[in-house]
Amino acid sequence: MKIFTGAQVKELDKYTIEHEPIKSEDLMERAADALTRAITASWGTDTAVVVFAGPGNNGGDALAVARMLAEKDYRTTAYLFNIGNTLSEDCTINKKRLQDCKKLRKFIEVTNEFDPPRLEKGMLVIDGLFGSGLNKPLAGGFASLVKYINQSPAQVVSIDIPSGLMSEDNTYSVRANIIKADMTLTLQQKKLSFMFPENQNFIGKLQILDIGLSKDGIESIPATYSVVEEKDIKARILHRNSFAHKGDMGSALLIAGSYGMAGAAVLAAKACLRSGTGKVTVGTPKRNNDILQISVPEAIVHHDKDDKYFTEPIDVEEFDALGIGPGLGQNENTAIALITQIRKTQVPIVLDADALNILASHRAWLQQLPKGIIMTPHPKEFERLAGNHYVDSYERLCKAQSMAQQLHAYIILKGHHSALCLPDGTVIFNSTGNAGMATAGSGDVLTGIITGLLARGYKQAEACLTGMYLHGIAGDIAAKEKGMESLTAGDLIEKIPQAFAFLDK
Ligand SMILES: NC(=O)C1=CN([C@@H]2O[C@H](COP(=O)(O)OP(=O)(O)OC[C@H]3O[C@@H](n4cnc5c(N)ncnc54)[C@H](OP(=O)(O)O)[C@@H]3O)[C@@H](O)[C@H]2O)[C@H](O)CC1
Ligand SMILES: [K+]
Repeated sequence: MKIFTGAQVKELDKYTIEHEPIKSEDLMERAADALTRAITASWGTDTAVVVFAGPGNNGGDALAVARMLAEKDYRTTAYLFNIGNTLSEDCTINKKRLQDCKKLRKFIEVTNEFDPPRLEKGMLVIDGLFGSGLNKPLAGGFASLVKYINQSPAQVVSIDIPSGLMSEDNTYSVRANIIKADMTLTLQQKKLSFMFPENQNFIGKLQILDIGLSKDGIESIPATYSVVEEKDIKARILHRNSFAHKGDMGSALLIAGSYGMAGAAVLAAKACLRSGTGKVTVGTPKRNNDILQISVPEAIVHHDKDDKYFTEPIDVEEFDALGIGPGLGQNENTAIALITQIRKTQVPIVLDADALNILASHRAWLQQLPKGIIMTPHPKEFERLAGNHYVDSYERLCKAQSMAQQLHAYIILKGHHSALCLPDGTVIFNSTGNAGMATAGSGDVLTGIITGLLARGYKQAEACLTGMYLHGIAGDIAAKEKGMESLTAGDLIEKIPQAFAFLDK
């Protein structure tokens, strides 16, 4: 599913109006109808409703919803904020329609002084102040109104976007001046800012309402951001030839684990084996040999001459993919071995965990990375790698996007919605997974899966996307059985087969 920017939403609106064709006011009526249906599905007619409408089309939607709710016998009061006499055309049309509505309790147009109504428990506030047209942080009277609504005990439904929240960049938004909605009814598609963890408590429960914007328009307008869907992954799954033997299924090399961190190597190796690859070899220090041999008997162990660390680059001729980093440690000899290993590796590479931390302390090496390299940092690892601290997820994502372009790399910024930044500057968000997966070793499992998929024959973009998605589905299946609280990385590995089976359906 594409995520359009505020400007692109306008373009899509225009496209729909011209090509369907439909009058702009009728499109607003269609949106209001969908909004009203969603509201009436959750709140009964005994609910007193207070609608706050802004001067633009978000306000127009709100006024149309006020009329529809009043017609359905909800006790509805509406406030329209028309401070600068700048109502949009469709907002003006809906103001007139609302004024003609006999069943509305009260309509107040605020042009100067505003005497706020009492907002009590059990009441419902419809927030239609600003939507995708917000162009600067809220201040003055609007900021005070937002604070007033937020501190009230009433429930709040935001139309399209909680007022005060920008569709994309909230770096300069004042967080106290953003509506904290209980429910956001967003039109047609998610907004980019909805993907970031710090915005979740503004959005509340999210519902996406289909308002029938042009399918051709959606198809033809290119989007930088999108959310991956089940059908995209299903179409990418490689199927086994019935005559396959292990030699055809690829051979993966994982370099992982230092002394005391053998678990990272075990988890990555197990996940790699579960991802369909024919053969897995684990490069690990001598002391980890027995642990690996016993816990992952299916894997071949290539032990380093060093007892505790990875110090000797491995010949990669016989391998189809390399995953390196989980539990590696950041010893200086390991750092030298890492960059030598990267330089001599011709097959696709996944860098994770300590491999990324090592690069963060040798940032000049970033320029030596081969094109097409995959990196899977969590936010802190990414910040170390980029050598900067970011104010919010949007700023961090922008940096990851530009780094992916600059290095021709695939960067998976891990998080609630992991974001795959591709070398062409586009970003694809994952849509599976849950908070239970924020647990030690979860990242090692992802590295194992992606390395396995690469060895199995998936191209980089496909391996990253399928890997993120599978990892999330495995987590969702595990959480259903064991609950999020007790989920461990080992549980994820156990559920990879079911995740594949789900995608095979
Ligand atoms: N395709 C769809 O999804 C549809 C969406 N609809 C609804 O339309 C809004 C977007 O409407 P738009 O008119 O573009 O924008 P807004 O209503 O959000 O706001 C524009 C007005 O707000 C003023 N503004 C902007 N920022 C501020 C601020 N910080 N403080 C005060 N005022 C502000 C702006 O004034 P300017 O002079 O600054 O331009 C405008 O007056 C979308 O969210 C949906 O709800 C359609 O109804 C159906 C199709
Ligand atoms: K709003």
